[in-house]
Amino acid sequence: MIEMKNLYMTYPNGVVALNGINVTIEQGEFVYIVGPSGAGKSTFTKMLFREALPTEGSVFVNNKDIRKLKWKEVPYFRRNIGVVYQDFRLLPKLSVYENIAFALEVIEETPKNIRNRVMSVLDQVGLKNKARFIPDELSGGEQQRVAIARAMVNRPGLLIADEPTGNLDPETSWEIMAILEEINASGTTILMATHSKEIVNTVKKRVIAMEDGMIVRDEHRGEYGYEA
Ligand SMILES: Nc1ncnc2c1ncn2[C@@H]1O[C@H](COP(=O)(O)OP(=O)(O)OP(=O)(O)O)[C@@H](O)[C@H]1O
Repeated sequence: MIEMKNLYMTYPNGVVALNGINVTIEQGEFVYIVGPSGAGKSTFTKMLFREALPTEGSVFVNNKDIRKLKWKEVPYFRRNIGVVYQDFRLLPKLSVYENIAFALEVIEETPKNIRNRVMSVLDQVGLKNKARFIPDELSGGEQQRVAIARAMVNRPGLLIADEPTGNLDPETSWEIMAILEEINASGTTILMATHSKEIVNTVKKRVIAMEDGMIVRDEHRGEYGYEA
């Protein structure tokens, strides 16, 4: 469960990115965050995995107050949150397998568990046969699937996707959406910041619309509502 109360966030350069956010997101929801460029969507998501701290107000993720997390608690806390980005952010010199295993190895899993978990998430995203490839040898859609597999390998309760289809053609974008829906169907909360009017208006979900750091609309099975 995610809860933001009277949340404000000002960057060191004085830009007010979040300007009084109040919202609750239940476990298992699929939520789109929409809004014009600069509205605060990425900053909103950054609050949830302590990539940035609020200036004022509170953020609770699974009843944990992120402001009260001690430094040494942050890595453990982040294991329950997967993040994928528009630009995939895979390690270019590592194979698909290694990119995903890396996320597990840092938490000292056994070799057998690592192999089982990596192959199982690769199977989930339909890329078992490309485990030995390096990112450059994959299409954009395949790279995004690897990034999703990496984000899911620790079985997080929350997956944050910041414009996951931003670099992909429409057909590939639908494939990524199908994977995200499947992940959501297994109980993972999904928060997806997007500029895709077509996706939001086709795959109907809760829509949180932001403008100038504020939530201006929050609708169940909502519309995109902006000119794309
Ligand atoms: N690291 C930073 N330092 C200073 N200002 C920032 C930083 N990151 C974002 N901002 C500013 O904060 C505001 C909100 O940015 P944010 O990236 O959250 O918006 P967004 O809705 O995700 O935009 P986009 O759709 O373009 O990704 C913008 O005015 C942006 O310029």
